[in-house]
Amino acid sequence: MGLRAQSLAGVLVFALGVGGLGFWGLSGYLGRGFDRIEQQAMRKDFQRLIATLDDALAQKGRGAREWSHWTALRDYARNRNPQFAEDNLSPASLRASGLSWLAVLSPSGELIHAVRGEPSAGSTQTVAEVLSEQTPAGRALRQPAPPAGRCAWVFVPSLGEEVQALCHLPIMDSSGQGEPAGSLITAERMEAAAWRDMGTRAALDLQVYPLGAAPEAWAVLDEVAPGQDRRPLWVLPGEPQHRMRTQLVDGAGAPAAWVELRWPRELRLQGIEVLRGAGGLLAGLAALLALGAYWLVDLRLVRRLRSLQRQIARARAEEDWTPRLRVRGEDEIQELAEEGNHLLRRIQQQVTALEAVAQTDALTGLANRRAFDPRLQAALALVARQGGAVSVVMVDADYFKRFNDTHGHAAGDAALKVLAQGLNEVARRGSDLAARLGGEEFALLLEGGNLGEARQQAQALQRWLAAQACGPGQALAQALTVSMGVAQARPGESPGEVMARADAALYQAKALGRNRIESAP
Ligand SMILES: Nc1nc2c(ncn2[C@@H]2O[C@H](COP(=O)(O)OP(=O)(O)OP(=O)(O)O)[C@@H](O)[C@H]2O)c(=O)[nH]1
Repeated sequence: MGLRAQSLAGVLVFALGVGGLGFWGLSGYLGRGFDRIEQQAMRKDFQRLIATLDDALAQKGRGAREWSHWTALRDYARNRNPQFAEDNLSPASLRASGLSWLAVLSPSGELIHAVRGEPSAGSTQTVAEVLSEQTPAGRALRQPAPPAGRCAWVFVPSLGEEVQALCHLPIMDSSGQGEPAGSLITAERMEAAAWRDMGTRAALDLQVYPLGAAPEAWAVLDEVAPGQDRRPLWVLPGEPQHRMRTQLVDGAGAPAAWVELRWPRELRLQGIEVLRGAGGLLAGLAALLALGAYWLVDLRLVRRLRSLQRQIARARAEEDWTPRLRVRGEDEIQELAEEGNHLLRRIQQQVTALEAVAQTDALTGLANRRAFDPRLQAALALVARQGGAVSVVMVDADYFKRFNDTHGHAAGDAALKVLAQGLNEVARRGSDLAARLGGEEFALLLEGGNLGEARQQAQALQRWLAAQACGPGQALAQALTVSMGVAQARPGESPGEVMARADAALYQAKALGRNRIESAP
């Protein structure tokens, strides 16, 4: 994968990571915050609800107290006058007042009178069974009634969502004075609709359930405290609403029914909406940052490295090792370019040295055939373009095998070096080139030299070698002569053709006795 793709992938991963982690962290943090706020609000709502229920029940109690027949009822409790019961405690009068049933008890708890306002809808229990000591309600009703004549409420579970609310009042006269003559128990069916109505008044979604399955799976959140009455509050967290329950208790404080509040999680939903918006903003910002980071990496790193890579590739393709790598800026990449330039310089030096070695004869230090051939070709091309003369002198040591055999191979090498020296002596012009073509065969390239001049050069070499006979290398020079063939290039002639004619002339010199110069026609 290229650097650009890698940096793009890197910033994308970075952006996604930052965005994702940020969103995850933020949603977790805010989620817990929303939960806390919701719980506080729920607790307040529940307190309000319980207070509303208590008010509603208190109002019913007051309604019962305001009944106009209390004095007559007290007489009935004492004298048990059947006419009173017939007139005021009949099923019809109960139905008119909306009660389910009614019972009159003596001060000792004996059932004096019981009447139902309607068939026992929602309950199969008789009044006597409800009031027996075996039931929680019966036991609760045996507790002393509140002295101020307030209703002592007892809730009796019934079927479905129905709860019977039993109001326990002492039978006093209308002034509320004196000893109670017994107890009046009224039972009112409080249906789901009635409870919901109370909930609506409290602006809450409310249900009341008879005691039944306890909410074991629910968590106890806290307590709600309407007035002095603290009651545990159970919560079943959920979406899209929390459900909370607490118990309605009877006059003895025993559980009578569940009251459940459904609390829509609007705050949290709104919070999540806000969070989504913030998440989108975060994602946008992360994407912008990522793009910015990518642009910066691309500008500062990728483009400059790619430029450097292109420059190096061009140098390699063109085999041009001139140090010229350049990048903008002054940093590690620029230092890398400088190091590259050092390397290129070194390569150039090595190449130059290698080329020199490759074109030089190791023994004599003269140019070798690899250097001679291109020079001859270039000289001929120049002549073809501009005119002028080019000549070649082929030089070959005479009887060199015998020389070697006589004086030894080392002496032969020394003789070849002397011959090379002689060639250098006569090839004085800058455009002249003396070369060893191989073995004991040498050549002289004379750019701008015609045949006559070439012969003069050859004669000069002959003289120089002969002069060596008078010098310290006398013995060697006496033993070494050369034969030479001279040729001037004809117009349009190839290097091979010129060399072949010079070689033919040399062959002729050999054939005519050696130590002589022959010119090609
Ligand atoms: N010492 C030495 N001898 C070399 C070198 N290169 C070639 N020779 C010898 O040069 C000799 C050339 O022998 P030939 O080709 O028979 O020619 P020649 O003996 O000079 O006879 P002509 O050319 O006909 O006069 C061989 O014995 C090679 O071994 C070298 O670098 N050093």
